[in-house]
Amino acid sequence: MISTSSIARTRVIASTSRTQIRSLASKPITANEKNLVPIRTNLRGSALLNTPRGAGFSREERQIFGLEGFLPYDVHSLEKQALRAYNQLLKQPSVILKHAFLASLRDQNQVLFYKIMQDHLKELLGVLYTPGAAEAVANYSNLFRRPVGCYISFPNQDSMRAQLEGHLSDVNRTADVAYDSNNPHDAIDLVVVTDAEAILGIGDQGVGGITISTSKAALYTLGAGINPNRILPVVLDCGTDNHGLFSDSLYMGWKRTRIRGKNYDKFVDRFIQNCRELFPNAIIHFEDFGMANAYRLMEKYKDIPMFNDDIQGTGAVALAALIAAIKVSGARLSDQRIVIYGAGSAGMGIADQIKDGLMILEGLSEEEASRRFWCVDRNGLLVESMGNNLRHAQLPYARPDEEITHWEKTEDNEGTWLMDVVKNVKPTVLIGTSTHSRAFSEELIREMGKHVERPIIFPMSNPTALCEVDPADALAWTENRALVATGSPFPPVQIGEGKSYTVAQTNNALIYPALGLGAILARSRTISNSMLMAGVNSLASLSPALSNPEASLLPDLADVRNVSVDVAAAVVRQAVEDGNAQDENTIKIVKGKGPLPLEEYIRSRMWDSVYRPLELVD
Ligand SMILES: NC(=O)c1ccc[n+]([C@@H]2O[C@H](COP(=O)([O-])OP(=O)(O)OC[C@H]3O[C@@H](n4cnc5c(N)ncnc54)[C@H](O)[C@@H]3O)[C@@H](O)[C@H]2O)c1
Ligand SMILES: O=C(O)C[C@H](O)C(=O)O
Ligand SMILES: [Mn+2]
Repeated sequence: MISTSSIARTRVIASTSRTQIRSLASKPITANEKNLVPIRTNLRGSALLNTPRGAGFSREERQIFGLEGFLPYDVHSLEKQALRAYNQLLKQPSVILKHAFLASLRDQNQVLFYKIMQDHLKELLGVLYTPGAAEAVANYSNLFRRPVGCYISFPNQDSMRAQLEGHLSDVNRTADVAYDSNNPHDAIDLVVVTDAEAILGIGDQGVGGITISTSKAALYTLGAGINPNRILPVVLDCGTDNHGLFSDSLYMGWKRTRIRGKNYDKFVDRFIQNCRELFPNAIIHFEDFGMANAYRLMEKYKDIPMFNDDIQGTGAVALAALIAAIKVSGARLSDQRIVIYGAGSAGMGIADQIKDGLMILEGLSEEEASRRFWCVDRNGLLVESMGNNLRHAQLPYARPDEEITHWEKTEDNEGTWLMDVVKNVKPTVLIGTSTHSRAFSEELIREMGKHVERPIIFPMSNPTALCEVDPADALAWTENRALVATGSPFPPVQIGEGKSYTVAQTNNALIYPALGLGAILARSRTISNSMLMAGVNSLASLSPALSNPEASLLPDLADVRNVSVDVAAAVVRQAVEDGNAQDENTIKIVKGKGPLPLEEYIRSRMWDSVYRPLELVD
């Protein structure tokens, strides 16, 4: 039985810790202190099971919060709970059921979910994130159990503000809001939003796109320690042009064709303006928008703290891998002839980022830098005579038609196809962002390998089934000379007696969590190109291939949290140097006037999967 005096005691603790909580906003805390800051709650009994820790509630908590009759007797440590949950997970027979299990676990016990993810990160990333997320998105309405995140639907837009406010107060109610926040409008650090028109390489997925937002959100927590309760994953349901979804009677989204044009723009703008007002400190991550909207919106909102992950995050991770690859091959960036297959958001984002690299790192003019690229899309090589058929983002890379008039062509003459481009350009770098499964044939790769000692081959399309070439094949067809990196995870490739090649996962997940964390900590006004480039250089400098040419071009995604400390530090420093940072505390630390070195401060701000003490309040 709980005595009134112990309740009184907890109330006393509550009032002291309120003062502590306030002071934390301006005073950095250590990682351990952070985990001891109590969660304050007025819930009791079964209602508290929504701040769940199951068998992890301590004896004392069970007494204080009236939980004894709701739980089996034994108290289990988080480690023991994690073992049980992991054993249950292993019993799930398919990736999609494993994904569903993880999603339910996240709903039931957030700390436990992050604990088992962190403990088995390498194995489970492929379930929660790419490629597992693709199946979960595509089967969303059939697998649905309960809603997660925020669904903003076009026909309900008149109450959009109230809907978002509802999420804000919901965050506050869970009582696991930031340990350093007293301002209700400071409850959200990050909005991850998709309109689901171009999910991974699987196209328009309507309302199921929420799962890409929730998966990307989870990676922010796992990869950069952003408090999961301070992230709002959103799907903007603008209808869908996926007819398979229309004919599915269980489809849960808005059943009509996609809204486009002015109505779409107004809808998105309403959303962004509401976010800016209700979550003024939040950065906004755009994910898996169709290419035309993705570029337009990126340009339109460039003066707020936002970025497009498919364009900028992907460009950044690809450039980091390329910088590492050319260090191994001993060449310069400006010596590269780069062929990009699939000139969409990711392909053009990569071209733009490498172009920035050529200009900033090697002093090329924009014109000179643009000439290093040959981009091939559905209609073949992008050439100037394609005129209005070229998308705005593709224009700088269109080749002069004269260039190809003397080319030897083996394929049909209607366009200029990848094989002829490879034969005539003799590329040193071949990047795949086409969604065209196994497009890089044996003949193509062998042709490339004839002209370059270390062919750099990045088949980056996701999920796994859409990858342009299996890394094992790319290595076999180049007598193991290729430097390979993929978007989805692949196992190491045997390249001889007792030797294996680790294929770097060149996925934006290696950089976007830290980019976001850096921007949040700096409270950056925008997310600038120079911040991206700082992140790229930092990530490239962590490449295992720099010290061992046979090692992976990029750090293992399973090490993302350590990687994120360095990358976020580089991003923060750049934001301060550019005068873009607004957080006084972070600025002081960067200038060496704070109580902690920047890297330590960043670690101290990362959310960990531990049970924080519970504290009863009225
Ligand atoms: N590794 C990563 O971090 C990462 C990041 C973003 C996107 N991607 C992947 O890149 C792929 C493309 O994504 P996106 O967002 O750029 O999509 P997108 O639709 O904007 O671009 C795809 C482009 O490929 C072209 N294309 C399709 N089929 C083709 C074919 N047979 N031949 C030539 N071109 C063809 C399309 O016309 C389009 O321009 C997806 O598979 C996605 O998963 C990977
Ligand atoms: O989601 C991923 O795995 C990376 C990327 O954003 C994609 O769209 O493929
Ligand atoms: Mn994406």
